[in-house]
Amino acid sequence: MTNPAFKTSIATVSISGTLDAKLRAIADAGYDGAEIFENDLLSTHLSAREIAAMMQDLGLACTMFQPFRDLDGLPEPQRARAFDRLERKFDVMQELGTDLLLVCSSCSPLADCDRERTIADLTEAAERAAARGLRLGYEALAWGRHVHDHREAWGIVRDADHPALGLVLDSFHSLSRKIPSSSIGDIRADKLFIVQVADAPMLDMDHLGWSRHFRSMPGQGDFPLDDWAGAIRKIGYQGYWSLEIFNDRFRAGSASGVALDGYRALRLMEGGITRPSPSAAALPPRVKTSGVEFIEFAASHEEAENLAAMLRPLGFRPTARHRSKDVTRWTQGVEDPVNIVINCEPEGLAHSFDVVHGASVCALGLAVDDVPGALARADFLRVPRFQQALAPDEWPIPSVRGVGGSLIYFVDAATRAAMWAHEFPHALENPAPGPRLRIDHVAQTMQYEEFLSWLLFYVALFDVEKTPQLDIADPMGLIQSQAVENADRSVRFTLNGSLAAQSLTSRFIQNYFGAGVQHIAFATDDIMAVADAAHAQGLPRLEIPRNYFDDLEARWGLEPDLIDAMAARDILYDRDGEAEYLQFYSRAFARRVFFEVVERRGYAGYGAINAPIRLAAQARHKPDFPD
Ligand SMILES: O=C(O)c1ccc(O)c(O)c1
Ligand SMILES: [Mg+2]
Repeated sequence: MTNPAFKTSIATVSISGTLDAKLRAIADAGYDGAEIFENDLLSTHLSAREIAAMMQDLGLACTMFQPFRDLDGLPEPQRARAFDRLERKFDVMQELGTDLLLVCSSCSPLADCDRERTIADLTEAAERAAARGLRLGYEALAWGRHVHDHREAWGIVRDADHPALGLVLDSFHSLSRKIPSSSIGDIRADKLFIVQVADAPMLDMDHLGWSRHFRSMPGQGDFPLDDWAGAIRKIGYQGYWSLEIFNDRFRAGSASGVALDGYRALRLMEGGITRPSPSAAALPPRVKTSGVEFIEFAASHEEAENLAAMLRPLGFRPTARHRSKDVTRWTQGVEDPVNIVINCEPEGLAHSFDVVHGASVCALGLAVDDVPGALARADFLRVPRFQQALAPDEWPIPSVRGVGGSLIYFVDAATRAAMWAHEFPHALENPAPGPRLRIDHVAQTMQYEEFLSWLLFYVALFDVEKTPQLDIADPMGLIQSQAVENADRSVRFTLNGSLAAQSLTSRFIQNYFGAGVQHIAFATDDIMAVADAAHAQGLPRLEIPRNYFDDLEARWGLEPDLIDAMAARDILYDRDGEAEYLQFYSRAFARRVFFEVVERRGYAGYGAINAPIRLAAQARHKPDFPD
């Protein structure tokens, strides 16, 4: 899938493990090349020649050796020592088989701030490199002592005017300093030796700490990378796009997982992260979704009965049975109903899921307009497809692996009615009357370390946007939360990750043995009626303390009758301008999955302000909670 116009590379510092494991993971993920980070070389038993041989076997170009620090502006004798050290690194590069060395702008307190000195030193270094057939790329570190802006670094490279001296652009250094990407237009493409790519969250902190700990993959952070990459393309740059991600979270993860995420992120950036790039037309587009067509639970018969006891009070009925399998279609509403599928098959993926996790969501079906296009996008991003043997005459619904090994089915939006009729021909009960529900959002819980990976999965595969990241207080720790949503908000996922071992999120992961769906929210236009009907039919509700409602009354000046009506039904409330949000929760099913019902009156969020109240209420049901 190599695109000659978009060559991919990654710095070995970006991923965990030993150098040989890193290189294998980088090659497996599909990159064209890798930058060798000096520390990885220093800490391996492999010689530079052995690394070169290994990279050649793996089909990886060695795109750069880096970094070389504190070269320019030094007084003697430090200057002579720096140039000796440089020659030694040239030896290493020749063995490694790369001709490019990254030279960082100096951070040395000894360095002279004289621009002419910098130019003279870099010119001499370039002359020495050229004598050995090598090149130097000069990079302005955001915390460089005198040079910390790519415009300044470019001016130095341009004026030095040596063929072996070029520029390295690193999105982190430029975008963390908010340097306008239009300034890249002044740079000559033949002088831009390599570009390094990283995203990051917008933080208000020192550049060094921000860069070393918070860099992330394109699409995971907040940097305007489309503008930056667009400006680089516009000058005619033809070289490598090389990820350089310093991040402790990634270094704690698996080498292959992080390498693959990086590859996906570069592919995402190639096509445009928030708007299509000029190359996007030639690439499989992001998958357009038009709704959550079904949610599939894996369950034993006994668990299925417990689940049924929660679904019935919400107005769901088992309306049809699968043509050949022990699978039931539960629906709510008549026209275009909400679909929940309960799979009790004694074999196959659903069964394995039930064995590992207990009754839980094993698959989601998303309605998409273009199923072959969706599969092409998944292949392009190297998202693994899942295939299970089809029974004769079974309707094929292609799927890929999602969070926690669950599946995402691509349901053809045009033929979904025919699909249901074909797959579930045996009618059971009639649908129940009552207020209609829709699927509002699906909340997935995961380890903190996996959070950014799944965020990237959604934004790269689907035509969705991410909301700002929130930190939510749990009685036992902090939870990170972020949503991805399609344009008409017919598909919304909320992702939650926790660092604290005892938070509800972490307990979910422990009880469940992995990441998965923690709750499903349904939307209604009449939450009071849904709450009353659910209560009358025995839905166990999450109880909310009276103090909460007293505070609501004080905060928003709501009518006492409304407050009482909400309190009687355990309905939480939020407001954003004129927009209002009402929400209530069920108790957890099998101590894992719970349901939420929401009424949105023009409100776009998820009631984050109420999450600590909800989490505390849930924590009270934990056997050893001191309350
Ligand atoms: O943090 C650093 O030291 C460092 C080193 C090399 C780079 O290319 C860079 O962007 C940062
Ligand atoms: Mg860099």
